[in-house]
Amino acid sequence: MPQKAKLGQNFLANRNARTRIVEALGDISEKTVVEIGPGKAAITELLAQKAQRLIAVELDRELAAGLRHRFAESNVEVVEQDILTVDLASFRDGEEKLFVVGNLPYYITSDILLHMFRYHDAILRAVVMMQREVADRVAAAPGSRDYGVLSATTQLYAHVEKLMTLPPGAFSPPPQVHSSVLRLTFAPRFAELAVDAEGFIAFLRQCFAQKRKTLLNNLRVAGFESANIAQAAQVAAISLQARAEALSLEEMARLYRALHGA
Ligand SMILES: C[S@@+](CC[C@H](N)C(=O)[O-])C[C@H]1O[C@@H](n2cnc3c(N)ncnc32)[C@H](O)[C@@H]1O
Repeated sequence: MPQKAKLGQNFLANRNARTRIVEALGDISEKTVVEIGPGKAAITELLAQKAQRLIAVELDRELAAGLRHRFAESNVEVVEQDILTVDLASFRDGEEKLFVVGNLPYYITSDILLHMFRYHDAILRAVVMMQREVADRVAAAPGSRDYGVLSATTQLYAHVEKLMTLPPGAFSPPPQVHSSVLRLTFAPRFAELAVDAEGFIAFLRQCFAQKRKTLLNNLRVAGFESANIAQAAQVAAISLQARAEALSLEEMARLYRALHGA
């Protein structure tokens, strides 16, 4: 476990924000909700009142003990574990879809997003708070400065909405950054784009490897032959002088399929 000071413990003190986060999940009265990093129960308290079943995953031993005590004999199950090692699908009752919520520990935000994507089959919606700059990257549209591999990957798995931004003073102790809440509605696009998830995401990483470079350069560095790249770009109707950040997911998928002979 990282040292306590490093667990990203900035507790939400703004009551209105807690309510809005819980409401953004929609009707959870018959749902199983997984809360990531419940801490001192700022959001947990409201969730427990509204959800049918709440699984609260907290890594900090003292905080987990406090939560177990506070929510004894309730609909809340406290799981003392690193969220990145949790088998989210194990919380499902049959084929039900989970709702995920959390004021995330910011030091592992991207890892948590990727962990959720691994369990995309098991999740319907996630409402998560993160550092504003990271939220801006996740939600960025192609062609914008912030668009990168994290935006593209997230948008392959989910529809992203930015709901609100909070100043440092909304937390105790205040972090050094602003925070934003995103809602992710899971709707994977791989079938529609006619690509396989693993191969296509690996391809995106190659295309974005050096953001300042053109697609042609990044693909050459990744080991593709110039002639093959040129031919695929022609088939896919894409300029090789473009940078990856300028291309939509549809265009990226066309290029991927053309390069892989699909
Ligand atoms: C930003 S705080 C949010 C606390 C609370 N939900 C709130 O809004 O006040 C992040 C919480 O995540 C917990 N945490 C940190 N790393 C974790 C991990 N790897 N797995 C689960 N919980 C973690 C911290 O102990 C802390 O309680």
